[in-house]
Amino acid sequence: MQHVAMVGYGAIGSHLMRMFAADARVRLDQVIVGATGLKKAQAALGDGVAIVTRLEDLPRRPDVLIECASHRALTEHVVPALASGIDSIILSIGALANDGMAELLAEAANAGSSRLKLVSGAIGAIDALAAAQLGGLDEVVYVGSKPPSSWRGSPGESVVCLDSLAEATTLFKGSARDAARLYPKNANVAAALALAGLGLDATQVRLVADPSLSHNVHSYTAQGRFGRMSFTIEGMALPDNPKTSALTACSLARALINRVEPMGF
Ligand SMILES: NC(=O)C1=CN([C@@H]2O[C@H](COP(=O)(O)OP(=O)(O)OC[C@H]3O[C@@H](n4cnc5c(N)ncnc54)[C@H](OP(=O)(O)O)[C@@H]3O)[C@@H](O)[C@H]2O)C=CC1
Ligand SMILES: O=C([O-])CC(=O)C(=O)O
Repeated sequence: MQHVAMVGYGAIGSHLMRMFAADARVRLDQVIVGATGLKKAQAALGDGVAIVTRLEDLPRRPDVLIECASHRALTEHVVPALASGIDSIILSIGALANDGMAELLAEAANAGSSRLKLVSGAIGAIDALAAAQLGGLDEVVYVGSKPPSSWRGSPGESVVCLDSLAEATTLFKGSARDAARLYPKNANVAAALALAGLGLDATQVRLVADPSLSHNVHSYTAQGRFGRMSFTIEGMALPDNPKTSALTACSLARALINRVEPMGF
């Protein structure tokens, strides 16, 4: 049994709460939310879960902190958690494209002798890509395609009219670094692939709005001295957030289970 503090109670957070409601391995018993989300979380979660807005207000020291909130949550909550010795697992990986963020996280982990884990989220085969990076990797090309509704609130809205899109249209083409900065809620996968493989500047990214899709499709190819690989996933979106694939929550759940199981993937 491990006690987990969770940052963010949105589409992924509420999904994880349901997943672990009756699981003896993981107790999600503390949640950090933004001030505006306090009432909603209190009404949904009841008395069994401590809900606070600051890390220092958590009533007990968690065994691990998980983040399913936003890029800014890393500076607000994950950096101080790591610095105080709490292992952390994050999903908002695109934040590492911001200047100095990776260094800040690493310094905090070193200062607290804690570990930061980046999980694969909505994508897969990151283990193969990270291994290929050691075996000679020359090119990584990622394409993230989602239905038009998944791009609402993003800069894609000024590229096309999402409501009347008739065919698949590229919203962004460029580096993983620029994708992660411009599309913080849609390009965490691009950043994860980049950090596992060729880096944020050399990883090529295309983001596409496609009215023919009902899933979020993530696809990439990689090649180099190690050989050649390709991976595609059609991920079902979470009902509360069309931008977010359900596998993302499962990836965080798997990372938590792996901390307590004697063996596993
Ligand atoms: N690595 C990957 O493959 C993927 C990563 N993600 C990322 O995971 C994160 C969560 O996704 P999802 O659940 O769908 O998003 P939602 O928008 O549904 O939920 C996020 C919740 O976190 C809250 N929140 C945001 N910032 C903070 C903060 N600083 N402190 C406390 N709470 C905060 C939000 O509150 P409020 O609305 O009040 O700000 C909201 O309730 C996002 O950053 C998303 O981009 C998502 C999919 C894939
Ligand atoms: O959940 C997804 O499909 C991917 C996503 O939003 C991201 O990469 O940020």
